[in-house]
Amino acid sequence: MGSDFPAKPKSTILVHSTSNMAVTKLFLRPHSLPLSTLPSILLLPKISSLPKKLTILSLCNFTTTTQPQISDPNLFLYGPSLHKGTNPTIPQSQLPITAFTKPSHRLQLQEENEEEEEDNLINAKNFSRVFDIAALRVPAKDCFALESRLRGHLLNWPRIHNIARVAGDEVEEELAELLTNPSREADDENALVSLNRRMYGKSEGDGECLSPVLYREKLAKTFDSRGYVKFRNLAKMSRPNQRKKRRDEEDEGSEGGEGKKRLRKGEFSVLEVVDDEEEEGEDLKGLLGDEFEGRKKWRGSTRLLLLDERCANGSVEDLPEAIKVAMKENTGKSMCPTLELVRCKLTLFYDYWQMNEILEALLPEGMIIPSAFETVGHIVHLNLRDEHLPYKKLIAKVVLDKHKPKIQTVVNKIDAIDNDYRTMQLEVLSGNHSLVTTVVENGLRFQVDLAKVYWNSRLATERQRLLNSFTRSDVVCDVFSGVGPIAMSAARIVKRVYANDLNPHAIEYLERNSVLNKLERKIKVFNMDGRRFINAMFASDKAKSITQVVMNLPNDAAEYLDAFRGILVDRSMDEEFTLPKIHVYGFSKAQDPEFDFHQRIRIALSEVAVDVETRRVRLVAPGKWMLCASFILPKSVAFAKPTLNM
Ligand SMILES: C[S@@+](CC[C@H](N)C(=O)[O-])C[C@H]1O[C@@H](n2cnc3c(N)ncnc32)[C@H](O)[C@@H]1O
Repeated sequence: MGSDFPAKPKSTILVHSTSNMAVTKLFLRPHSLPLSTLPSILLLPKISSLPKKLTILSLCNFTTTTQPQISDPNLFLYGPSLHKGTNPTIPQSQLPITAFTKPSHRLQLQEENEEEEEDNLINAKNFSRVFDIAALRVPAKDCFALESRLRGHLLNWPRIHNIARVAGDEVEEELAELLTNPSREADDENALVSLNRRMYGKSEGDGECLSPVLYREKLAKTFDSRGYVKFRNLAKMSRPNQRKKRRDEEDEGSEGGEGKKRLRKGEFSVLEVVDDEEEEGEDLKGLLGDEFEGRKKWRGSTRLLLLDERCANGSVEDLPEAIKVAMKENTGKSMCPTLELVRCKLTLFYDYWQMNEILEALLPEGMIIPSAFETVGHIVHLNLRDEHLPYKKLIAKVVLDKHKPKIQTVVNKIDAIDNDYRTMQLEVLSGNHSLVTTVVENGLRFQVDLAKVYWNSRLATERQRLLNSFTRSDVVCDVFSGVGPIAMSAARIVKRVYANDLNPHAIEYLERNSVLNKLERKIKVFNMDGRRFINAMFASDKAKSITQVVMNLPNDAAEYLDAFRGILVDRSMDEEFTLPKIHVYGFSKAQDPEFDFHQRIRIALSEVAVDVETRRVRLVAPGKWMLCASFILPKSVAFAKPTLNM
C-alpha cells in the first residue's frame, strides 16, 4: 500500500536550471505515513481473515458509541483517503482529462516549455485509488425507497452518490416482463436464452450482431406472433434512448475491456461491478436456506445501492441486520429475488481529491498546507510563506487544477506593497499569464489589471458599509479612487461622484468601468495628486455641493488631511455652507489604535477639537488594524489660514 502514495519530496528534490529559470522537479517516494505506524485499534482486520460473526460485532462497535480516541485526526481511517485503497496501474487514456490538459495554443517556445514542465509537475496517476465496495443490486423502481430504508448502512462518502448506475442496468419494461414472467417463459429455458440473445441484438444461429434495422424487424416479427398489440413501446425500444446509446458507445471505446469506461471531463470516479455470481448464490443459499436453490435471477432495470465500506469484504451473512431483513423479505415474496449482493470496484481519480489532501500528500511532512488565498476574477492570489517557496509551482498547479475552470491563473505576491500606486509585485506560477481580469462586486463589473492597478476584494464588505451611509442627495469626492469600487457603487446611489487617482492606469480602467456599468454620466474623473484634487474641488463652484469625501489610502491618507486647512478661506464666513463629512482610512499598530489614529488626524488638521467616530475595519496583520474615521470637517479648519502652499 505504501508504494501507492505520491511524493513526499523532502529528500528528493532536483533543481534543473534552464536558460533563465529554475524548475523544481519532484520525485515521488512512498508516503511517510505507513500503516504500521497507526494505532492497532484503527487497523481494521481484513474481514475474510476473521470469523464472520465476530467481524460484524467488532465493526458495529466501531460505529456506535466507542469511537476510538485519536489524537491525530488524519489517522482516522473511515471514508475515502489517499492513505487507503490501492493504486491501479491504469492506462493513460483513462485518466481524467483535466489532469493532463494541454493548452490549445502557445505563443512562444519558452512559454511552451514552461507549460510542459508545469503539466509534468504532478503525476495524476499516483492519486488514483481503487476501493473494494459491496453493493446491493436492486430494481430501479425500488431504489429510492430502499435508499431511505437502508440509509445508515450505505456508503457515506463525499461526492459519491450511493445510488449508482452501471452500463446495461436499463432493461425495457416489456422485455423485463417477458423475461421474468414464469407463466410465459419459466419452463422454456431455451426460449429465454433465445430472447435474451435477440434483446442484445444477436442473431439466432451464428451469434453475429444484427444491424439495428434487422434487429428491429426481427423483434417486430417475434412480437407480432406473440401479441404485438400489447407491445406499446416498440418504436422507442428499437431506438435505444440517448443516454443508453452514449453509455454503450463509451463501453465500446474503452481500452480497459468490458465494464470499464473512458472518463469524461469532470468525472472523478468510476464504478465497476466485479462478477462473482456463483459465490454470491452460495452466500444467499447460506442465508436463506435450501429453498433458495433453483430460484431464478430477477431481470429488469436495476440500480446499485453502494453499501457502507465496512460491508466491503464480507459475505451476505456478515451484512447488517437491516440489509439481511430487506433481502429476506424480498426473497420470501417471489421466486426471483430482486435484491442481489454484488462486489464492486470504486476508483477515485486525481480530480476526486480535495486540494488539501493532494497538497498534504505532496508537501514535506509537518509543513503547513497553504489553504487561504484570495481570488480576483480568474486569478488566485497566493501569499506563500518562505518555507513554501521551493514548492511554489507545485502548490500553484494543485490550486489551479482544483479550481478550474473558474480559475485560470495562480500568482504569488513577491514583495510587500510599497509603491505609490499600491500595486503588487506578482509572479505567475501556474496557468495563463494574463493579469487582466473582470471582478463582479455589488452587482458591478470591474476590469482590472493586477500588474498595473490596485484591487482588494477583501474590502468589499467595508465598501458596502460605507455606501449604506450615503443618500440620493449626496455628492461624493473619492480622493484615492483606484479603478473605482467605491466611486462606482456610490454613483448608483448618490447625485454625483468626483473620482480621482494618481495612477493613470487606474483612471483608464475607472473610465472604462464606468462605461461598462453605464455610470459614466454620474462620474467625473480626475488624474492628479490627492492634495491638489482636494484643493481644486473646494476652490471650484462644486465646493458647496460636496457632502462626502472618501480617503482610502490607509498608509498615508490621514496625513493628506492637511489639505483641508483653509480650504474655504477665500469664501465669506456668512455664505451658506454644508461642510462635508470626511471618511479617512488608516492603519495602526498601537495598543489603542482608535486613540492613535485620532491623534494623527488632529495633528494633520492642526485642530484639537475634532469629533471623530472611529471603527476597526479589519486586522491586516497580527497587531495591525485598518481603521476608518469619520467626522464633519470642522469650520475652524475649513476657514483657517492655509498651511499648505499648493
Ligand atoms: C489603497 S488604494 C484604494 C483604491 C480604491 N479606493 C479601492 O478601494 O480599491 C489607494 C489608491 O490611491 C492611489 N494614490 C496613491 N497615492 C496617491 C496620491 N498622492 N494621490 C492620489 N491618488 C493616490 C493609488 O494609485 C491607489 O489606486
